[in-house]
Amino acid sequence: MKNKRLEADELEVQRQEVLKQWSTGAGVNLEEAVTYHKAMPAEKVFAAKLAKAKAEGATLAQPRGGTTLLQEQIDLLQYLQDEGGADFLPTTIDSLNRQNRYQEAEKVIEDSKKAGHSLRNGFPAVNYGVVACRRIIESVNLPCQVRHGTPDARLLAEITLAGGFTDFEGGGISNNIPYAKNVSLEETISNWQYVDRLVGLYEEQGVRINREPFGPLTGTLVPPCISHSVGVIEALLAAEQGVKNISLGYGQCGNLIQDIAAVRSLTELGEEYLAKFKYKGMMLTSVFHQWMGGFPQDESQAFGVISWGAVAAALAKATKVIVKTPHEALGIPSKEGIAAGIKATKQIINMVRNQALLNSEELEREKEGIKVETRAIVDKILELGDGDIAVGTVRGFQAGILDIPFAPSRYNAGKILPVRDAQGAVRFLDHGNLPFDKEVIEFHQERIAERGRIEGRDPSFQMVIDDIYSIGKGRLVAIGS
Ligand SMILES: CCC[C@H]1O[C@@H](n2cnc3c(N)ncnc32)[C@H](O)[C@@H]1O
Repeated sequence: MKNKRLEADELEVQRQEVLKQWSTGAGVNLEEAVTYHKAMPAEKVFAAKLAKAKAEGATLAQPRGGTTLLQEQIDLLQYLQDEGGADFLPTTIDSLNRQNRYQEAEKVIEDSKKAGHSLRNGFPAVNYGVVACRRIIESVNLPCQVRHGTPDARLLAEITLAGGFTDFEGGGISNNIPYAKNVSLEETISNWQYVDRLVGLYEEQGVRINREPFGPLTGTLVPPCISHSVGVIEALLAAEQGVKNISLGYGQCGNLIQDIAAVRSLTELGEEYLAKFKYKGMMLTSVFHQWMGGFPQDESQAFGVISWGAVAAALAKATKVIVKTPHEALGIPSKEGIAAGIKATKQIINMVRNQALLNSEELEREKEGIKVETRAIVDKILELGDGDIAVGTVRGFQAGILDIPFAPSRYNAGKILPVRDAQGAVRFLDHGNLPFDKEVIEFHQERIAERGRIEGRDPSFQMVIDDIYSIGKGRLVAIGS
């Protein structure tokens, strides 16, 4: 375990083993794939479109979406492009591919074909292979990204990148701790060094592949410094392997000032740490995920939540916003529901476009606070790793220096407890073993105490529970129940 670029022979040994994990691995030929990518029109290259949006200060919209059947996936993406007005397209991967359970995924495909419709959520890309992925790519005119949560994404990356996808989500922490219970960080950091090295190989051949650490993590009340620390670490790990294009992500918390401060501090911190380790030629962008927690069942209220997320993304000038749908609380959304989420979002973006948010003193303080907290975590992790961010990450999680709220992984300390303050900003009710100094801890405690005074109750775990359900019940801060 070390944060060092994989040697060519080391990677090649692994590649031979990975490409044998399923029959479709035989369809991957890197040189041929590079040629395929080089023929890709510029408007379908994710990093190129992100760079243009960043230069223009535009916020582009992307939905999620995946189906079992190939033709349904093509129909879905064409609909989201033509009817939804999406700027980027997804292919959300199914749960079985995410666990490398390709045999079972094969059965789901067969059963879906017999049934005449997709039986499970998400597209089993590994089972379909390179040629089928290229059919998806060639059926649309927009850049396509692989979205998933896969601890061992090596074969998925080989097949989808050779298949023409130009953006790949995930990372050794963000696709482990929120997604798995028993997979070690050593294993997933190593798996994702492979993925990032593969992207590095494409980059060295002149093929731009964008990488997007999964910012929202467990998706509920994740304090900005926690998601930022993971994003910065995964960006450093990726850059070491030759990745050049990275989108750093953040999941909306709901208080506008905090969310804008979070987006702006995220890329600033990314630039800061990449420069500290002297990585050159990096193209960093930001991704804002509309609220990832519980949604109201009522579709009109759901549009309120979606629109509020669109406002925050646009005012923060996030390069990309991942949109939700009015069916979020109900189940797998229809293509019409996904398109509706995109259209509501783009309406807001177009209305907010030229409205600059007054740079309030509160916004600056919030941004500085997030930077102080994130630096405290990342610098402590580097210290624990004697300068090696990979080693430091493993030790940091063991010591609870980095700790993700509500994560299933047994490698996560699970000591921190987030709760909203009176304005709905997410604070630490319990900061666990996070390496914060007194002023930081007191700041959070005071903001939470203020809410306690207003609500006439002591800050407690009950507040946390109330906040987890509050947006679904139509509020941001649950008034003492
Ligand atoms: C980590 C991402 C979880 C979110 O991913 C969205 N999601 C899942 N499956 C689909 C789908 N088939 N179409 C559109 N969105 C989808 C839901 O919002 C969910 O909360």
